[in-house]
Amino acid sequence: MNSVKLQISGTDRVGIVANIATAMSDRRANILSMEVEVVGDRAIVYLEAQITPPLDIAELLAGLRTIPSLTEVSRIHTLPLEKREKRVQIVLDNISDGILAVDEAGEITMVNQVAREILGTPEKALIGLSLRELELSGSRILDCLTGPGYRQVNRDLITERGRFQFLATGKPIRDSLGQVVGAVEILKELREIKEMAHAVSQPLQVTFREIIGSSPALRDVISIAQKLARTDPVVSLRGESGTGKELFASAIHAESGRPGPFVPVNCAALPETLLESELFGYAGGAFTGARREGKPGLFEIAQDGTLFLDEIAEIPLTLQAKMLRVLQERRVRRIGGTREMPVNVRIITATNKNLERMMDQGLFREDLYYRINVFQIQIPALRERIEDIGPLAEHFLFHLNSTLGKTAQRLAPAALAKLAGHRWPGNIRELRNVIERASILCPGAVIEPEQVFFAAGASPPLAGEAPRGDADQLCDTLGQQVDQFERQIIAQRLQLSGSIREAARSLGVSHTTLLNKIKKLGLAVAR
Ligand SMILES: Nc1ncnc2c1ncn2[C@@H]1O[C@H](COP(=O)(O)OP(=O)(O)OP(=O)(O)O)[C@@H](O)[C@H]1O
Repeated sequence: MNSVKLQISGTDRVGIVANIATAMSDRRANILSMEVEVVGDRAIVYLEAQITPPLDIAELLAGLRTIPSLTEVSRIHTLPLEKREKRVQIVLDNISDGILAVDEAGEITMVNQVAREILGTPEKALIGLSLRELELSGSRILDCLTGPGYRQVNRDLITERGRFQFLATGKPIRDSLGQVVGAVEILKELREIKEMAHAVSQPLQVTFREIIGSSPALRDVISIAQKLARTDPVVSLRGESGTGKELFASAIHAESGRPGPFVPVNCAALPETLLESELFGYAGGAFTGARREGKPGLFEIAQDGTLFLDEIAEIPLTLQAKMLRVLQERRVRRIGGTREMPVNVRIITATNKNLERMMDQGLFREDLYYRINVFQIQIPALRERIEDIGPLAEHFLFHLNSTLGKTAQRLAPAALAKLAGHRWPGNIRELRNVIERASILCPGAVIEPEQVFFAAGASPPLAGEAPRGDADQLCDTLGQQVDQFERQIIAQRLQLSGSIREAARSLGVSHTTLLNKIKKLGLAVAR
C-alpha cells in the first residue's frame, strides 16, 4: 500500500469534489484526508490517499485528468493542514510553559517541547497514547473531561528524570454546542515562578546605559569605570554632591557580574555606634536590647556583591581602624562575636570631601586612605560638561511627563541657554528639580525661560514667620543674612516634606549636606 499527496486544480463548480471522490473510489484508492480551497472562480483540492497495487500513481493521475474542468493534477510533499500544524507546533515549542491536550477519550492530541521534556518521552510515542496508560502521578487533566477544571494547583511529577514541581491549570475544551471534546493543561515549573518572583522583587539594576550624557568628560569616566567594573580592587568615586556617584557605583556593580546584591550605605546618616553595628553586625546577646539570634552586618549582607560606602569621609576615626582591618584581612567579626567570617565583597567608596586635606589634619587615617584609593574616579561637575544639560533635561522631562500623564514637553532654546548659564552647585540632582518645577509650572508643550528658576531665589519666607524688614537686615553681616535666608528655605521645606531625605532631594542637595546645615543653623526637626 502506498500513500500519495495530491494538489488538484480546476474550475470551481458544483460536483467537482464528488467527481474526484468517484474517480478515486472507482480505482479503489482510499481517501485519508481532503481539503478544498476556493480562490476566485478556481477550486484547489488537496488530498492524501492510499493506493493498492496493481493501481499505480501514474494510472491514478491519468484517471483524474479525465474529469471535466480539471486543469492540473500534481504530487506534493506536504498538505496545507500539515504546514499549519507545523507552524502551531513551532510556536508551542517555543513557549516556556508545558502544554498538554487530550481528546474526550483521554488520548494525547497535543504536547509541546517543555511537556515532552517533563514527561521524558519523544513526541511520536505520545500523540495518540492514552494518558491513563501513561500513569502520570498526580495528573488531574482527565478530571476536566467530567468536571469544571482547576487553576494553579500544586503538582508533583515524578518521572525517570527526577521530581518536578508545577503549578498546573486545567480547562475542558468544548465544541460549539458546549459538549466537552477534550482538555488542556498548562504547567508552570515552580522553580521558574520563584526565579521570576525574585527578579521582579529586586530593585531594577542601573547599568551604564542609564547614565545620560555624551560629553567627552563623562564618556571618558564611563569608559574607565567600565574597565574597572570587572576587576576587584576598591574604587573610590570623587565628585561634588549630585554628580552621580551612587549611579556610577550601581552601574559598576551591574557590569561586574557579581551574583550578590548591591548594598549602599550612607556613612554620614548614622551615629557612630549604629553605623558600627550596621556595618559589622552583632552576635546574639551582644548588648542589652540586641536580637537573641544576632544580626548580620552589611559586609555579610553584601557577600559576593558590592558594598557602596557613601560619604566615607564621615566615618569616625575609631571605626576607620576597624574598617581597615576588614579590608585588609577580608574577614569580619560581629560585635560581641568570637567567630571571624570570610567576606567576598567588592568595595566602592564615595566622597565629595577633600580626603587629602582631612588626612593632613589627622581626620582621616593615612593607611585607610591608601587602601581605598587604589583606583580613583573623578566624576566631573555639571558645569564642566554643559553639553550634557540638554540630554539630561530631555531625559528628566520624558520621565516626568509620563509619570504626571502630561503631553510631551520640550525646552525653548532660551530656556536651555538659561540652564547652561547656571553654576549648578547641586549638579544633576539640582537640574532634575529645576526641570520638575518648570514642567509643573509650564501649561503647554514648550518650557520658556521664565518657568526655569533656581531654588534659592524662588523661596518665599517661612509660613507663619513675618519677613524681616530691610532695616533689620542692614544690621546683619552678609553671612548672617545668608544664614537667615537659608534657615527660612530649609525650615519651610522640612515642614512640607515627609523626611529630611525628601527635603534634601527637593532642595537639590545631598542628605549629608542638609543634615550638616540643620545642625549648623540649629533647626529643630520634628520626629
Ligand atoms: N548622568 C546621569 N544620568 C541620569 N541621571 C543622573 C546622572 N547623574 C546623576 N543622575 C541622577 O541624579 C541624582 C543624583 O545622583 P547620585 O545620587 O548618584 O549623586 P551622588 O553624587 O551620589 O550625590 P551625593 O554626593 O549627594 O550622595 C540621582 O537621581 C541620579 O539618578
